[in-house]
Amino acid sequence: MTTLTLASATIAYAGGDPVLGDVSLTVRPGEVLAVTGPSGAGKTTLLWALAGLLPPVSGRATVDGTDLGDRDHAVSRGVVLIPQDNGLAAILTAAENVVVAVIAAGGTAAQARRDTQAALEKVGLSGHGDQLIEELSGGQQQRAAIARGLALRGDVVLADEVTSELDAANRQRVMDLLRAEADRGAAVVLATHDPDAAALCDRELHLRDGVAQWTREAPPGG
Ligand SMILES: Nc1ncnc2c1ncn2[C@@H]1O[C@H](COP(=O)(O)OP(=O)(O)OP(=O)(O)O)[C@@H](O)[C@H]1O
Repeated sequence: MTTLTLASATIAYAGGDPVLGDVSLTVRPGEVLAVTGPSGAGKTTLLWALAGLLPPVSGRATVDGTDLGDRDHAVSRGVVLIPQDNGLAAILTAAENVVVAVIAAGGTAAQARRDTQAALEKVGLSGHGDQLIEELSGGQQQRAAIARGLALRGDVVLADEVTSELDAANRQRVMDLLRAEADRGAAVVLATHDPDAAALCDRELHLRDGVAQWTREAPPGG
């Protein structure tokens, strides 16, 4: 069970103006948080800060109260990122992409094979594990990236626009899978343009013009 926090964080790329200023946010185990906002508002940037890829230029990013540190530290704390561009190796098959990630995270080969099969099945790709990524459709590639993220069993799951190329049935399937991640105790953050996907989340943080605003907050005590 892991809690990620940004406290009065200003987030910028090296040498650039701040993309987001004074963001405060706590992502708790068991919840699915939506990050919304127009294109370029900073959704990916916020997820990168939560992933340890972009340290705040002021304020703090913490994991269970200690500094989040760099990406390696975040990975060691179970912070999984499913990136917007899917980040899959095109020269590997869908299954190989998942297996490699599980083994890199410390899993045995047998465990990696088992977890890969289960994850591909969850996203509806069990018949496509042996296909190269470049042989898959955009939506299938997106689901392969989700399978890889699920197989890592993160304590925090940061999902960047993971439903953008999916039909309605697969979008619902993925939203159910993210909910299941939260139900097993993960803290889940979904960056999305899709109001229907955001509506299925517990809370919504909307980004616009460098400012983060809650449009739906947890009930008091929630
Ligand atoms: N690597 C980078 N270096 C410098 N600036 C960047 C970098 N990546 C993004 N930006 C800038 O940060 C701002 C926010 O971009 P970001 O990708 O976070 O937006 P977004 O809300 O995720 O957009 P979209 O919905 O189009 O994916 C934009 O002005 C963008 O140009």
